[in-house]
Amino acid sequence: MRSLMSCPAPAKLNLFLHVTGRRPDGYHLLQSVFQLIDRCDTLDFTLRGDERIRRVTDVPGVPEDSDLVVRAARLLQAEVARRTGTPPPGVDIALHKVLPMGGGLGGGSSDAATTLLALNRLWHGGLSKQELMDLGLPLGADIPFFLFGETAFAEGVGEALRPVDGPDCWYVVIEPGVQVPTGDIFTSEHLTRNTAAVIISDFSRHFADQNIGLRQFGKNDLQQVASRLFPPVAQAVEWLGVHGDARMTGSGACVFCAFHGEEQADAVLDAFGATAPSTWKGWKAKALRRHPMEMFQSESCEA
Ligand SMILES: C[C@](O)(CO)[C@H](O)COP(=O)(O)OP(=O)(O)OC[C@H]1O[C@@H](n2ccc(N)nc2=O)[C@H](O)[C@@H]1O
Ligand SMILES: Nc1ncnc2c1ncn2[C@@H]1O[C@H](COP(=O)(O)OP(=O)(O)OP(=O)(O)O)[C@@H](O)[C@H]1O
Repeated sequence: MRSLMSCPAPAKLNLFLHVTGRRPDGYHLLQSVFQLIDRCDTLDFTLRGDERIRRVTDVPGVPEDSDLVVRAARLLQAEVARRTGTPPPGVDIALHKVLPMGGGLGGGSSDAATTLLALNRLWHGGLSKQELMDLGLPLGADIPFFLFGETAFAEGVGEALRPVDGPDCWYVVIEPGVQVPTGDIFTSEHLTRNTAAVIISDFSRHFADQNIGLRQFGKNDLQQVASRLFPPVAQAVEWLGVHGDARMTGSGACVFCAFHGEEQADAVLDAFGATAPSTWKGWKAKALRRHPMEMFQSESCEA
């Protein structure tokens, strides 16, 4: 009855992020391109003999019952029970965090998406990708993207997704030692909410233009507000901006810059080790075209 499955939960970068409006319920209408990268949390799932869902690792600052992983598992368990008439077995979930919280890398949402994918399989739940996306959206705006599983042009609150090609490159990412609460950025009086809408081919044409290299498309409308509230974000953009076109991801705090090769990223990290503040972390990651769980059924989860 017991079964161990080990699964990755990758981070995302928002290559640009435009706020184009606001819904009556206060949520913001966005346009963004989500890019998966190969830096991941890891989750281990072990079926239990009873029906309890437990997180068996300590995650500082996140009580077990409010963890998106536990909430996603309980939602799916109830849905599978509703469909089959029998609740599936409980599960112990060991969550190994690598991705910083409040970093704009979507770590919590990615953990929840990986949980939905893994348990849908372990429980033979039979939910389609779209059904999992609908189940996950109320838990976190980025969950549908991680289930979608490939570079995406996103609209709505991030749930209207279309595949798009992103640049094939390496990224250097800086964690500037602060956590940014997403809600604080969206509620700021200084946030502009009227960026003109772009179309998907504007983005595609930008990266097809050989003269542009890795210069970024558009802007991140949340960056100015986050920089104002959390000065280390602005300092990290300035530090990394010496090496390329640096920008914040999501609602912050992390800042990234694209490079053609791994060697260039390594050279920037050497400079980082020598001159960046000791409270910051810096690392490299490769752009992923597809989610590592896409091959999930056969390869990237060891059942
Ligand atoms: C900005 C992004 O990082 C882009 O990837 C995400 O959309 C944020 O996703 P997230 O951290 O999962 O955010 P959620 O937990 O869904 O929302 C946190 C809070 O941010 C605000 N929020 C979030 C997303 C959105 N499109 N409009 C909003 O106004 C809401 O006040 C919400 O209560
Ligand atoms: N499994 C989890 N991992 C991380 N954070 C979680 C988790 N479950 C709940 N949370 C809560 O969600 C908050 C946001 O965490 P997350 O790592 O998703 O931030 P983020 O990278 O800024 O996300 P986004 O890019 O979507 O804004 C955390 O501060 C924490 O309170």
